[in-house]
Amino acid sequence: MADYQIAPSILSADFARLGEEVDNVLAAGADIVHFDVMDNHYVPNLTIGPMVCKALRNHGVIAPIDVHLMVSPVDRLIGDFAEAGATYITFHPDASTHVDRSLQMIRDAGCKSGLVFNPAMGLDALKYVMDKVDMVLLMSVNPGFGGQSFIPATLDKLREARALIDASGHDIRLEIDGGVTPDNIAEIAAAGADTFVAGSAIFNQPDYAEVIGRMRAQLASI
Ligand SMILES: O=C(CO)[C@@H](O)[C@H](O)COP(=O)(O)O
Ligand SMILES: [Fe+2]
Repeated sequence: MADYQIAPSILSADFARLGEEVDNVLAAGADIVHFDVMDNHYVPNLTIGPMVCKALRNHGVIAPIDVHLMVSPVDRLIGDFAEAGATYITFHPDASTHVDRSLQMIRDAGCKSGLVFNPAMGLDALKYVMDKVDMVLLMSVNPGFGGQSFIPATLDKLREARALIDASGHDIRLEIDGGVTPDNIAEIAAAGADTFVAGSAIFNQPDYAEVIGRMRAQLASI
């Protein structure tokens, strides 16, 4: 079986109890903490920044933190998130003036780098930087909010991204973000994803271990 990883999006967690929520979801079997950063400019919502990432590290979180930047400009925040303990820093290529430079800045800061593609955006920006990315993240909803429905056309894009990654020979994770549930996760994995962000599907349930267990059972059935 592929090395599948489940990345709960803390956007849907109870922010008043964030440390406890992250502890609970990791204890329930999650692999990575997905950390959505929104700036009310690139996307029409406003969330959390480096101080909250640092607070989670200080709280004792040792799992990888996957920082999904939905901000423009990008570069100003890279050093702050690296210092705050980010593991991955991913950004939208259309939010950065110099994509190659932003990717290099992330690696130079000691983090893993990634590019994020909105639903209507093609994968062209990947072609010349395959050696500089550790993660490709496909949005399967329009960015800005949790709780939206998975856009089915993303399945074809996953297959396209999987083919590009495999042909590149580089070690690149393929992450999917938006509308992932136990009911569609197997189809999404079959299309090529290996890392699954899920916010509302996990945090809106009373028993995180139960829903993560159902996701893993679906993944094991492929
Ligand atoms: O980046 C985003 C939204 O912009 C996501 O990470 C969402 O937080 C996913 O939420 P669900 O669709 O799983 O509820
Ligand atoms: Fe996200």
